[in-house]
Amino acid sequence: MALLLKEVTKRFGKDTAVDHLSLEIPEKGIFGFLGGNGAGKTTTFRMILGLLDRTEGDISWNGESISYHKSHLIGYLPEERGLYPKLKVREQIVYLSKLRGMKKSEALTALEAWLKRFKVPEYIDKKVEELSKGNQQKIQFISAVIHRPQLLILDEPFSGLDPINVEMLKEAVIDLKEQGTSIVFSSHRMEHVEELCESLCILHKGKDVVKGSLKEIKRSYGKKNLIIHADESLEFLKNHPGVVRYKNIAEGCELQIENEDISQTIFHALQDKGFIRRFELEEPSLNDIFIEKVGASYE
Ligand SMILES: Nc1ncnc2c1ncn2[C@@H]1O[C@H](COP(=O)(O)OP(=O)(O)OP(=O)(O)O)[C@@H](O)[C@H]1O
Repeated sequence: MALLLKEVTKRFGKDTAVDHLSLEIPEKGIFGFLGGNGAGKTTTFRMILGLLDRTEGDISWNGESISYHKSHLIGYLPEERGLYPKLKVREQIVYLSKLRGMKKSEALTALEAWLKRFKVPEYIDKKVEELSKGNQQKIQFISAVIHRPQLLILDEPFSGLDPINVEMLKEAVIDLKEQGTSIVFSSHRMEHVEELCESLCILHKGKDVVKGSLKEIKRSYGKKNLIIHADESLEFLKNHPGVVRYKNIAEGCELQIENEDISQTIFHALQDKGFIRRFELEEPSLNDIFIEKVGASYE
């Protein structure tokens, strides 16, 4: 296991921000860290990086303790972006790269390649304060990955980006994973985690309420979603045994059912009900799971 957290706890006075959190974050994959506001995500990241002392517990990376200051193996995109507004992108990235052990020429080559990839090569000689927030974020992302870290921690990497830039950044994250980087990222957006992560943890009030592989989490949840498109009203299904939630949608309804077998009894109940155009059983969404475990939606 690459990154291991054992019973990690952080207290601020009497308040517990992270409560006996244990995680195994596999090597060379993308791990999603979900939780509502104040759940303890950033505090956990800061402890992993050694920027904040933990009250209890152990954190190790490939069996050794890690420290942000001595490690050039880690890349970090903080939630509060921290670029120097008056510096030009070139000066800024070269300075940060040198701190992580890169030569100037090496840093410039990598910077030019990243700017080209993000379709903003002309930003190299712009001051950070001259860039829009979304574009500053691209620069901040470059500063987190330029030295090709083994472990990359991204705190809300997609917030504030337009859909095109979200896609661009997602592709970059996937490429880095394929090149062997271990990536941990936090997000309030379930669909991003569903799309990118093999495994995840949902944090609530500092405790893990769900953790494991995405597939396993969905499978073991038990409940399924059933989408039905029909020409007639399906409202009678609201009272069908095993239907947990009923929602009208444009062409029919979307149901949450207790388990897969209920779909069979519904199928029979529909047989004399006119033309059914769609009958599809789906895995629950992460949002469904989150709502049940935490009691509120992110969105
Ligand atoms: N330096 C600090 N002093 C006191 N309390 C703190 C400090 N840093 C964080 N906290 C508290 O710890 C808890 C967890 O905060 P944290 O920033 O880790 O949450 P988060 O999951 O990252 O939230 P968000 O999604 O809103 O960024 C919160 O109750 C917060 O108020």
